[in-house]
Amino acid sequence: MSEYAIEFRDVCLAFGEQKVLDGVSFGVHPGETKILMGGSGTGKSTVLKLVLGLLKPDSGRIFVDNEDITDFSESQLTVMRQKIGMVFQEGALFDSLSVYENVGYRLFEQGADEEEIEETVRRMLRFVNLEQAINKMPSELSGGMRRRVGIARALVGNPKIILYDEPTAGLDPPTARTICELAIKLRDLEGVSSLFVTHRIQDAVVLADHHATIGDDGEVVIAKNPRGQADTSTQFIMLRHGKVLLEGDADTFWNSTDPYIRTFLELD
Ligand SMILES: Nc1ncnc2c1ncn2[C@@H]1O[C@H](COP(=O)(O)OP(=O)(O)OP(=O)(O)O)[C@@H](O)[C@H]1O
Repeated sequence: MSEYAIEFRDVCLAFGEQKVLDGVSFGVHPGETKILMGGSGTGKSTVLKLVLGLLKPDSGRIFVDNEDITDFSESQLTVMRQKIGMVFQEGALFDSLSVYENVGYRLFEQGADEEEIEETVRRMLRFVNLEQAINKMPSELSGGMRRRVGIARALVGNPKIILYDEPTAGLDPPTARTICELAIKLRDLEGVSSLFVTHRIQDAVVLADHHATIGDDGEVVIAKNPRGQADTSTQFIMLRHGKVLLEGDADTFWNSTDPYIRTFLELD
């Protein structure tokens, strides 16, 4: 049993001689967004692949939504993956399919009826503010719009867990911010648990410093937290040399005196 939505217990994984993860333990509480940082090649994507069961650890245990998935068979993993939405760097859309077909992909595969698919696709596209793009092809969309379509697709099936693999990479700051705001909405309004891999410290600031609520007129309000009150449902983890260098809330992260973390924060 695990009290976490995602938990790693003493996970080790090597590729040949290279130890990528060397006794990594951490947990993501239900409703929490854990920002996973670390230099290039420190194993961030590897962590996401382990959560999805695309890789197996050499030792240690991995729990997803209260289940020990470490020794799951392929068919058990297929069922488990339905609880997880995955948002990739480039949106990873199928170029030959329309936005409607991309977002509804899982439902078409499951043989859902057309009316249900359209209703769901429209609802997901409304969430990312792109209902008007439903009949467009990916080539007609900007980079930011493609990412948002990728998020809409990840939301089909109402996953309890969303994994973000550098969803803001290569985007201009305002567009990157809209992606972070979607992650905030999912965290605060839908109670989604997430691992959010990013290199961009700006993403971490936006996620930790803001929260989403529903305003008096039913509209979504994303507001800055009162000064000095970082959002406790945003936590950080920094990987280095196969180990967890730091795990904690935003204050622990910003106030760390570890020289590597300071360079990473580019504060000194
Ligand atoms: N299938 C594999 N076979 C061999 N080595 C691998 C494999 N997958 C990853 N690696 C190695 O493991 C290390 C960690 O890779 P990973 O992609 O998890 O890093 P990352 O932190 O996501 O990096 P980046 O920030 O550059 O995306 C790298 O040195 C990579 O070359």
